[in-house]
Amino acid sequence: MTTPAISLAGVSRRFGALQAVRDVSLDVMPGERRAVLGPNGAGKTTLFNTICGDFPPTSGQILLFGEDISALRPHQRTRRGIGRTYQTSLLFNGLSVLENLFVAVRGLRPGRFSFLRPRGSDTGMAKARDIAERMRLSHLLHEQVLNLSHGQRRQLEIGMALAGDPRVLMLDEPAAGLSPGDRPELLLLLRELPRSLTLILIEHDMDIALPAADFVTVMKDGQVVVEAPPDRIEDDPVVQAIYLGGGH
Ligand SMILES: Nc1ncnc2c1ncn2[C@@H]1O[C@H](COP(=O)(O)OP(=O)(O)OP(=O)(O)O)[C@@H](O)[C@H]1O
Repeated sequence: MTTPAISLAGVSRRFGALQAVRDVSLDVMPGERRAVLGPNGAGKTTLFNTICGDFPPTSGQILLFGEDISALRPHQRTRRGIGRTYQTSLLFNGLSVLENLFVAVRGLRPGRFSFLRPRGSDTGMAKARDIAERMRLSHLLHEQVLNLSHGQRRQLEIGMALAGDPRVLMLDEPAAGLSPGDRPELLLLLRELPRSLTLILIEHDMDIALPAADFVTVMKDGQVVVEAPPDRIEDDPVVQAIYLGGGH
């Protein structure tokens, strides 16, 4: 039997009296694209954070390719192959697209960057260019990040997360705030990610989440309420009650 890329068993997370995630068990197989949907406050980001280590679970177990990572700190999980983006941007506005990716490839902090003189022949630079191409940003290599559109920033953020060669990539609302024109580009980019990568994405926008996903987990009140393939989500009565019943 194939070992899941991510396996959660009875994962819960409390914030004081608030049970933000309760008893979630799920397996995400290697190469799978899993979308996590749910109304505001359902516990999606908290579940993400239990996997990435920002808020370890208060109970339950998290396995990464069979290894128990429940008690590891975020940087230890990153080293073992979990990459993520955040809802808020972590880009360096004063640097170019290529420089941002180079910093991420080298795992550097921005302050140290000025002491490095990246050369065209540098292998880190070659990797940064390659990621830019995969993120459909090759035409903007030397553009400062502050001049990028919101959608282009999102593409770059995904590229930054890929720079550490993650085995599991976790994207937190990649389509949030994107213009309608930027969405097809994001979807294309997600669909072109290699199957060697396992993808877990939180996404409110079903037009992005459903075509990008192999399987969908719907959360409400900290719990998993539906697990189904994307073509069964929109007609699911529980999903309809959540999204059409004013819960979103
Ligand atoms: N650091 C924290 N301290 C206290 N409560 C928190 C914290 N983070 C999240 N919560 C609470 O946990 C619950 C779940 O929040 P979470 O952000 O995980 O939901 P979500 O499904 O990601 O929502 P959204 O779609 O709005 O991002 C909410 O009631 C939220 O207020």
